[in-house]
Amino acid sequence: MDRRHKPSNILPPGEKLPAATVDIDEKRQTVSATLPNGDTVEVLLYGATVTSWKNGGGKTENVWVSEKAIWDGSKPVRGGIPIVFPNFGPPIKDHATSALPQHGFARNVRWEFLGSEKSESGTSSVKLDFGLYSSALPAKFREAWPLDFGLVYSVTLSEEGLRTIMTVRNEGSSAFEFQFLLHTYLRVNDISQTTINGLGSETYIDKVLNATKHEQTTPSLSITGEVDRAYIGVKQDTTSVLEGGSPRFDVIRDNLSDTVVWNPWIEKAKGMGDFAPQDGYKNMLCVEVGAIDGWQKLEGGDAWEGGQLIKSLL
Ligand SMILES: O=P(O)(O)OC[C@H]1O[C@@H](O)[C@H](O)[C@@H](O)[C@@H]1O
Repeated sequence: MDRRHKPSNILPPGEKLPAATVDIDEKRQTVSATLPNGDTVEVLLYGATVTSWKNGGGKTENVWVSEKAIWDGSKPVRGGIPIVFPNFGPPIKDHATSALPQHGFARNVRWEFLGSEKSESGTSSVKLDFGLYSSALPAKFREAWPLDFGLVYSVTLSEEGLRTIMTVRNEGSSAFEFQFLLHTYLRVNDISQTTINGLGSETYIDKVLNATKHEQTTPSLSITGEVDRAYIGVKQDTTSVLEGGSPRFDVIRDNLSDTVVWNPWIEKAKGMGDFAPQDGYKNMLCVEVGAIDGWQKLEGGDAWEGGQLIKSLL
């Protein structure tokens, strides 16, 4: 049989697509997956933090992780994709989350690996599921937020990209409120050549300018200094990151309406003990999809889902 013209997803009878592999590293406390084409993802159980995602057959790293990131769970990982839940930013007064730390507790606790699912038809993909339940929370967080919840976080690696989806379930009988965000540190070659499309004409809260409200007047955003903006109710689902004018990433929101753009730049980077190298701000850009405008209200017994698909365009 002449196989030269065979579409990649149609196999002769009896022939199976090579499967993805999943490895659990007890020592490093990580779960990693590798596709037959060599693309990989690694998730640290602490925080269910994606700490590496490589495409191009495993050659192109897409997330930035600080050389001084703390991996033992005593501090959230500086880099990768930390999960922000159930509050974004510093806790506010007079709210059920007011005794929680900045960005909540999900990035500070060990998650359980629930298992994996591999697709062996069509193009190959692998889904890793992680769970966090109120009953397993350390006492300090359980006391600060004594609500019954279950979180399932699915990290799916495919040839299309990396999909990270959260399901929040209210296991109690009365409603609770939460915010959620994926604090993705994208790796870029040179921040001075990096631009962001998809946020033109959108309204943002500028934390660098005393949390004042502004509208982005240009279609494209360049990063030339510290940036810490929360774009609220973004119309377009895709935020694109370009390098030297060429597409580098598409970040596609799923049931999330907000996006934070963050780069600490020189002084703020120096002020973070776990940020290294000091000029690492030149190689990272946080594009953080989330639901952070006000609160998501979830009735007892109900579930909510939201997340992102990131495509690496190299
Ligand atoms: O140092 P942390 O807690 O990881 O937060 C990093 C940044 O996270 C961003 O999401 C916030 O908008 C910034 O204000 C904050 O500085």
